[in-house]
Amino acid sequence: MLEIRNVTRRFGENIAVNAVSLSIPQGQMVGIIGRSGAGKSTLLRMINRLADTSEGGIHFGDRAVSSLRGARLRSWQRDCAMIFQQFNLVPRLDVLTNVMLGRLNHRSQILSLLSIFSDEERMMAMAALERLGIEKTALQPAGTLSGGQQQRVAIARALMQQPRMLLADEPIASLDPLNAKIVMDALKDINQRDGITVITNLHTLDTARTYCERIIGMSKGSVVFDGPPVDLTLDAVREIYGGESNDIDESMTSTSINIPANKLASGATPSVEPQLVAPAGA
Ligand SMILES: Nc1ncnc2c1ncn2[C@@H]1O[C@H](COP(=O)(O)OP(=O)(O)OP(=O)(O)O)[C@@H](O)[C@H]1O
Repeated sequence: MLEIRNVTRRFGENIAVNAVSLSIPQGQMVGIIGRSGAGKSTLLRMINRLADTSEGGIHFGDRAVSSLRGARLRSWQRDCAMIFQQFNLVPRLDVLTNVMLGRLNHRSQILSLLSIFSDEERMMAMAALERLGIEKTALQPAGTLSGGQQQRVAIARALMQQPRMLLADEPIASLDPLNAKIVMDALKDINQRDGITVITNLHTLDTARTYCERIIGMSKGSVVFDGPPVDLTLDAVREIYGGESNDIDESMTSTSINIPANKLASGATPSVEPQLVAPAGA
């Protein structure tokens, strides 16, 4: 269980995250939505300690995440993998090496410095690439891959950490709808098959509805919605996105990920375009 207790993060006078408390059980798939600047990235970055809290605490089991230092902090960051909108690969290195870099925190510093990987690590990396359907790219420089392929390499690298939790900061914001679907399907598969908690920031409401069992809506640093997609009513959407007007609708926060059947990999099913659910009587 991840426990975020009354966490605030300030940048000077600006409050990026304001007294947020959340309990996230192991194995949940959580989508965080909200306008640009709502505090979504800052919240994720505090969970894996790329940013520090100003007040409050973050706990995972008996670990006080927000005050870890040294080896214990590195151990936490291994358990808590993160992927980013811009993939953060090393473009001139081949895909296989990029994936094996996910093992760095598992190995001695000297082996890491010399970039010596064992046969077992190579096999593990190939298995991760196969799982993501991109094993044929293993020897290509990562920078030559498409955005969707690069994000899958980043996910394979995260899997090499054997994490308990996967944080994804707008993982599909730079991708076309087909690649967005492939990446979201991969995150869902990792969540369901491996029991890894996935917490992902998303700009697209329909993606959050389709893939996440729990949606957290943030506005101006605070959590203003926390519940299952079915509870995300028109009023809740307006509160999250700040709509006093009546012209907020799902299309404003949507890049449709309906994919023609002939473009889907075998076995995949097109996602259903979800409808905004208005509360009874609204
Ligand atoms: N390193 C920083 N220094 C100063 N201010 C920051 C820093 N990081 C974030 N902020 C500010 O904190 C607030 C929240 O930013 P954050 O990036 O967390 O929002 P977000 O919801 O993830 O937005 P987006 O969807 O555009 O990424 C913003 O006002 C932002 O300008």
